[in-house]
Amino acid sequence: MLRTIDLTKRYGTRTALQSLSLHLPAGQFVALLGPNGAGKSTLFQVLTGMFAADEGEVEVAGHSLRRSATAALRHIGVVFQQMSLDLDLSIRRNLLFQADLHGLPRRLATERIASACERLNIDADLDRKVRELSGGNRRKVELARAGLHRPAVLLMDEATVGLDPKSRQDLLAALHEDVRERGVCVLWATHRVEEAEEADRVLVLHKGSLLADGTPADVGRQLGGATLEAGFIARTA
Ligand SMILES: Nc1ncnc2c1ncn2[C@@H]1O[C@H](COP(=O)(O)OP(=O)(O)OP(=O)(O)O)[C@@H](O)[C@H]1O
Repeated sequence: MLRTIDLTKRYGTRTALQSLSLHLPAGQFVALLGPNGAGKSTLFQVLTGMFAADEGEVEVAGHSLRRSATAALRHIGVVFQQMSLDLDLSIRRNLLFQADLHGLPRRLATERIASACERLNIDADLDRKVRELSGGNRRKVELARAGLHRPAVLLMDEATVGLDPKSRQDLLAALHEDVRERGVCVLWATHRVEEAEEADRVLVLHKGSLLADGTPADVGRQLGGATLEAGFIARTA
C-alpha cells in the first residue's frame, strides 16, 4: 500500500533520511519508533509531498508521488505533530472544509463527521470554535479530519500527544478497528516504546536509516535487548 525506495532527504549537509526502503501492506498497524531527530517527521513530510526527496521514490496505492502526486495523495490521511486547524472555525466547519477539499458530497460528509466525532467523543462540541477547545480535543479534531476521505494509509506523527489515557486508549482501539475491518495501513510515529509494543510491526529509525523491522518481540531481539525497550535504548541512546 505504501512503498519507499531508496529515499534520501538532506537539509544542506545534514542527511535526515538515508536510502530508506520500506514496504507497508494494507491491514497493518506499523509503529515507526525513533529517538528525537531520527527522521520521523521528515519522512512524513516527504510522504505527504511537503518536501521533495533528494533521491528515491514513494508509491502510494500503486501511484508514484513524483509522477502522479494527486492520485497518490488522495490515499493518504495525516496528523502532523504541529496543529493545522483553523482556530476561528468550529469543528464542523473545519471538517466540512476538509471534506470539500476531497470532493465528498455534503450528505456523506455530514454523516462521516457525525460518526467520527461521536467515536472520539467530541460530538457535543461540533459548533464550538476550535480556539475554545482543550489541546486534547483539538487533536481529536485532527484525527477525525485525517480519516474523513477514508484514506488507505494513515500517517500519525506523535498523534497521542495531549490526550488523556482514556482518549489515547480509545483512539488506538479505533485505529486498530480500522486496520482490521477496512484494511487501513497505519504508520504511527512515536518515541514511546510502550506505544510501539501495541503495533503489529515495529520499524526502528535511527539517524535516517532503518535499524530493525519486525514484530515488537523480534525487534527487541534484533536490537540485542531482552525487551524492545532495552534494545531500543541500548542501540539509539
Ligand atoms: N527544516 C530543517 N532544517 C534543517 N535540519 C532539519 C530540519 N528539519 C529537521 N532537521 C534535521 O533532520 C534530522 C531529522 O529531524 P526530524 O524532525 O525528521 O526527526 P524526528 O525523528 O521527527 O524527531 P522528533 O522525535 O524530535 O520530532 C534532525 O537531525 C534534524 O535536526
